[in-house]
Amino acid sequence: MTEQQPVAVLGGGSFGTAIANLLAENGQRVLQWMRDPEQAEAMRTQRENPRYLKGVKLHPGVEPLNDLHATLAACELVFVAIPSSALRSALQPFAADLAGKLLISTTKGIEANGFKLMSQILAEVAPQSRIGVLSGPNLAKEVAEHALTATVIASEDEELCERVQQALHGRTFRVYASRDSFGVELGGALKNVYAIIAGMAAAMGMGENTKSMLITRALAEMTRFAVKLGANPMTFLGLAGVGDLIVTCTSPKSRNYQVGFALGEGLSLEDAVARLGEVAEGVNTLKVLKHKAEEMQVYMPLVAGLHAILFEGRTLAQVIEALMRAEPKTDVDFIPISGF
Ligand SMILES: NC(=O)C1=CN([C@@H]2O[C@H](COP(=O)(O)OP(=O)(O)OC[C@H]3O[C@@H](n4cnc5c(N)ncnc54)[C@H](OP(=O)(O)O)[C@@H]3O)[C@@H](O)[C@H]2O)C=CC1
Ligand SMILES: O=C(CO)COP(=O)(O)O
Repeated sequence: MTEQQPVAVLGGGSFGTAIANLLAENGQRVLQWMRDPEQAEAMRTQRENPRYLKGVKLHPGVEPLNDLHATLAACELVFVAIPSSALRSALQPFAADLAGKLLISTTKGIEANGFKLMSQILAEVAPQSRIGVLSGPNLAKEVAEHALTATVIASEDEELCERVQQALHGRTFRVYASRDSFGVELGGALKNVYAIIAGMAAAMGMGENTKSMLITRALAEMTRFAVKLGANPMTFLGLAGVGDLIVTCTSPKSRNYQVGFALGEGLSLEDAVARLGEVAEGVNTLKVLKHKAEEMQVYMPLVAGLHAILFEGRTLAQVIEALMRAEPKTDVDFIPISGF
């Protein structure tokens, strides 16, 4: 009998480790690549990820490595969990090794230069590869602790979706398929911005009505933007849209929410990010999104308001006043008002 090919996970952070464990629990041998040899050694000997996922045992089927060339040579199915700011520079030198692979991006961010999503960067770096996007309400710690969880694998490549479902679908993790990879990927990136706002609102002790208004208007805003870029609005009613928006805007386990909470407590952005010590993609996404919304002339008052507070010297009180006093609008964009 031939030995089963291992699966690769690129990234030594909390989500990479949670995905590596899930794959191993499903019987796969997993090569988890990380750039730091000391971290790989610590994980090999301690059998946990002490920096990013403390208290969660690393499955015996996960091999932490720091040789990316060897990792890619051994695997065809490759999950990518590297922050958006580093994904291109980390993988570009290994472009030749990525040819022919099935690359699954789990990274929820946008590259500033040209407003590129991670799957688009992967396609540029490795045009000979097959690409999918994994996104949904998937807090790493909860995935790792086996909270019942669902996610979406999105790609026009049906066989790739099936491969990912086979590899990841299990007792505590359901994997749904979608063909709208653009909408799924945009949903995962955009919701991080609103999680920062939700964290601020929580720190300021705002009411439940306010939290609900924020989440619902966030969904309206992100859907409006995505549709202008060509995504299917229905995708935003799914796990990678409203599902991920809810979890990230309501959970103190979300890093973006934590940054917002720290801001609401009065910390500067710099201090809030430093206190977190992990990636909060929403901060970069906010800058990129504000610029793109202006360029495309999409009305995004929450994005504009958060940007004004963080980067334009406006106070929270000024922004809240402006948002609440803005001219009345219709509720759901896609229902014509004359239809009532
Ligand atoms: N955590 C979560 O709940 C979820 C996260 N995601 C997404 O997954 C992505 C990764 O997040 P997550 O694992 O949580 O991040 P973490 O902050 O937990 O870890 C980041 C990891 O990326 C590594 N890294 C940073 N820069 C580079 C680089 N230049 N080359 C190689 N590796 C690098 C870090 O290594 P080092 O320690 O050496 O700096 C670290 O291992 C994000 O885009 C996030 O949105 C998606 C779903 C859930
Ligand atoms: O994307 C996530 C949950 O689905 C994780 O969100 P944070 O990056 O804010 O922790």
